[in-house]
Amino acid sequence: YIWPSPKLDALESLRFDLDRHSFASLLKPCDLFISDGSNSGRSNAADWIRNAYHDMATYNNADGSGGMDGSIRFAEEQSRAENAGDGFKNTAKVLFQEANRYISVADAFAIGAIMAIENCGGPDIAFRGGRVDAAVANSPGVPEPEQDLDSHIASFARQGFTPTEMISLVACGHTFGGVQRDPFPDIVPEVNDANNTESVLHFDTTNVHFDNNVATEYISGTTQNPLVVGFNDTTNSDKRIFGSDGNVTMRSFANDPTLYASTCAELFARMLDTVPKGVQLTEVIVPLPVKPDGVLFSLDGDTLKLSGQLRIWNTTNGSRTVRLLWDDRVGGANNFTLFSLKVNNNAPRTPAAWYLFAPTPPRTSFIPLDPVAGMTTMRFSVDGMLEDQGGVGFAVDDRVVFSESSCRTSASSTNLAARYDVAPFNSQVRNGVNPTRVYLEEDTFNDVPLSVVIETDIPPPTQPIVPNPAYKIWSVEVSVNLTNPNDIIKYSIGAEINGVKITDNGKHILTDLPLCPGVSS
Ligand code: HEM
Repeated sequence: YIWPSPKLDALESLRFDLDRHSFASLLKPCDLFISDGSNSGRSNAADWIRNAYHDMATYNNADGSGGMDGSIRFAEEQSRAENAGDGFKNTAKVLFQEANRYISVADAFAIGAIMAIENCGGPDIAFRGGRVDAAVANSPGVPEPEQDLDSHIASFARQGFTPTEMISLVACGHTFGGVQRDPFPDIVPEVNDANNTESVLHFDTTNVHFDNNVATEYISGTTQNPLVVGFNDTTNSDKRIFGSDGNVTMRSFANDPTLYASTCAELFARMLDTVPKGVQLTEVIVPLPVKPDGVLFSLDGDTLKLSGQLRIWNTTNGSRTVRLLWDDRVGGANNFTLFSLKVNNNAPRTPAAWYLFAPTPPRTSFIPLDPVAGMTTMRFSVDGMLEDQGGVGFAVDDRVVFSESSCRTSASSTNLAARYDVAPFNSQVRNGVNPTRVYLEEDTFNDVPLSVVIETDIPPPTQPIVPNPAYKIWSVEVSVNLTNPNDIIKYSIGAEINGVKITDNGKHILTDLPLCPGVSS
């Protein structure tokens, strides 16, 4: 795809920039559970994979209802016997924080499952974005271990999978985790093990690692899988499912780890792409080779500051000469050599080198621009090679920017108050149309919960402050009573120009603003 595309940019980053998103650290090491324990017998990785399957398993291919739509986040679904255990609540707590206007909860659930599989020994899984979050719970439909084989075949058929695919998908999921005593006391006895405090009987001996041991141990007769050799045969659903084709599929997996991995990669992708009728998923998202990130303008009096970073994918070489070349509004061609910031190893997957929009050495963390000239399009030169997305360049928008004259009007840390100054451009100086609306945007969740953007209009000032010929300043006062002291209040800048909404996608954090003159701390 062509940058910028805020939704694809955000999905691509969450999917690939492992070192930038704290949730990925919850998989390092793979036996980590929540954030601090590795002696519970449980793992975040297993929870996130089961979470995705249970979100999808409500799908009904007769009418296209259910599927991956984040509905497993609702207490109504979590309280059903088919969703026993606290794994879904645990998963939502972590992955919810990655959701926003561009990333649905369901997309975050899908990415969480992919991260878990890929980072814990599994194959690459194709990811498409664009899942849409349900506003209400789906009908029940997740298979349960005490159901008979015919019910399971019917259940997987409703979800869109053949009997052979059923065997495969269960074998692919049950390479991770196991069955816990607490929600399944009829399947699991107390294990009395200090390294397994939640009494989990695991599906295979490598329960935090993707591999075909679930099949080799089953075929060799050494399996301890509690759904195969459980003392209560009624709940031995894996035994009935794995054996339902005379062990043909399980034997092929035991004999061929590559076949197992490629089958799982295909079925996991299909599972995650099972979405309600009418939902249009994006193309498979692959990493952009050269990608600007966090590109933001702000106005500081007479200077238009540009901040941001550039990511060069699939390299451990952080010492290339990277220059930003840009076109401005007055016909100028400009360039600036970027500062080599770091190489992220993104372990265990593809590394990337990052360059900061700053001088070397970084005396500032921005590139100063003339506000009248501004910037329209970026290109990059990497060791002399032009990177311009096949000629179109990387378009930027400097028409409405944050002004650094913004400040806090109260020093209180609970009764927050600030004046946000926003600078729309002056169309008399720069050819173009004036914004008809300027507003602050707050990304949040409503009571459902669904992601919403709350807009706070900024009224046009009667006498706008004019810091330079190119921009005027509009101001708005906001005040927030913090009920949770850990909440971070932040806004982006939005505007409507010619009927089209634009956003700076900035995160202008209220408590980061300086105190206004005359306000004492
Ligand atoms: C007939 C179909 C299935 C049945 C009856 C079944 C049943 C179960 C049960 C009873 C547990 C124990 C849950 C717990 O104690 O927290 C479990 C765990 C798990 N299931 Fe399944 N499952 C089925 C299919 C699948 C599929 C298709 C996947 C994924 C593709 C999957 C992934 C998992 C994972 C990763 C766990 C481990 C969770 C953890 O350790 O926290 N299951 N399953």
